[in-house]
Amino acid sequence: MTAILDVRDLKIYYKTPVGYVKAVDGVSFDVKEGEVFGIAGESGCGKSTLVHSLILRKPPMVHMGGEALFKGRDLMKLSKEEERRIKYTELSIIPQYAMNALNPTKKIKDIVWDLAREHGAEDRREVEKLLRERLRMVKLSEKVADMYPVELSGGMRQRATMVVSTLMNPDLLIADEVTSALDVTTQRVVLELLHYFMAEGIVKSIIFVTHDLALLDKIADRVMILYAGKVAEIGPTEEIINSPGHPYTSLLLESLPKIGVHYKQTKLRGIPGYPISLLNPPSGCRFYPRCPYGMEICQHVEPKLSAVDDGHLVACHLHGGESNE
Ligand SMILES: Nc1ncnc2c1ncn2[C@@H]1O[C@H](COP(=O)(O)OP(=O)(O)OP(=O)(O)O)[C@@H](O)[C@H]1O
Repeated sequence: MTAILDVRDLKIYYKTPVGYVKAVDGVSFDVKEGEVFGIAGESGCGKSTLVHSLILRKPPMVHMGGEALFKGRDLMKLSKEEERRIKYTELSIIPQYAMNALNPTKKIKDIVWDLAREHGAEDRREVEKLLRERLRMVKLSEKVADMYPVELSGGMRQRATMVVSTLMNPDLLIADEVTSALDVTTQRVVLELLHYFMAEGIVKSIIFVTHDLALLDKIADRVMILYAGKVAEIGPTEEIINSPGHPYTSLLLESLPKIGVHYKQTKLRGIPGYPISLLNPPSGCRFYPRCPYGMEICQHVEPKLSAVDDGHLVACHLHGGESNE
């Protein structure tokens, strides 16, 4: 499968009065055409920074190095005009707070027309026809087109936002924590819709960002686990879930609630300790202070991503001990 996005050694920092926060610090991965690529990790590991940097970098976010080739073009080198042009049409994002993402002062059809016109559409009737078609596709009434976002329930607004984000058939759709504020039933609907957008060829590939590994089991073909701005592990979802290679992934999986377990009697295990500060990260493995298997080498030498199986890469000295230095 060809890669639609090829990210190499990407570094995205935040400039603050006390120094740079190294939120994304040398991250490499690719997203293939036709796949759902999951990105997971605890709050603060850099998931949102990573995906937002692909679409729109604004201060205090700074690109410090590396590239992100999207269909051959480096997203880090696009002009503001090129950035504006590819957004929605080639690369689109459903933001974290999708329910509140739509302009409350405009009807859905006006929001969509503004966007379409900005991208060169001339025939308002055609755009509205497509909008009504897509609303029906996601099981919303066509009348939603004539409504203001505030007139819609949370779940309806979520779906309307998904329609707006995908109206121009972007090749790559980024879904950033789109399910985190939703109840289980609405979560399922959102996942079904994303599958549907792929099956109908409306989008070619999806990056699905979540802190919930259990959700990735339902949607992602491959998963990347981030820890403190670095890749801990990448591989096929089934392998990551069933035979994780990185101690952090194992602990993340253990911290998930399991069906049939009574949590008043059995304590749900969280990951001990806290993520390190990204202002002054230590040399060596960033997970070392919380790792139950920490060794001498982990304190000083940063582990390099190395293959433990076909397409399954882990950055941990327990697997090989190769280093970046
Ligand atoms: N504007 C900012 N200025 C400085 N630091 C920031 C800024 N935004 C985020 N950060 C820091 O960058 C790091 C990565 O944050 P980011 O929001 O990307 O993580 P995340 O994994 O998406 O977390 P969440 O799931 O809570 O959104 C964190 O340490 C965060 O405190």
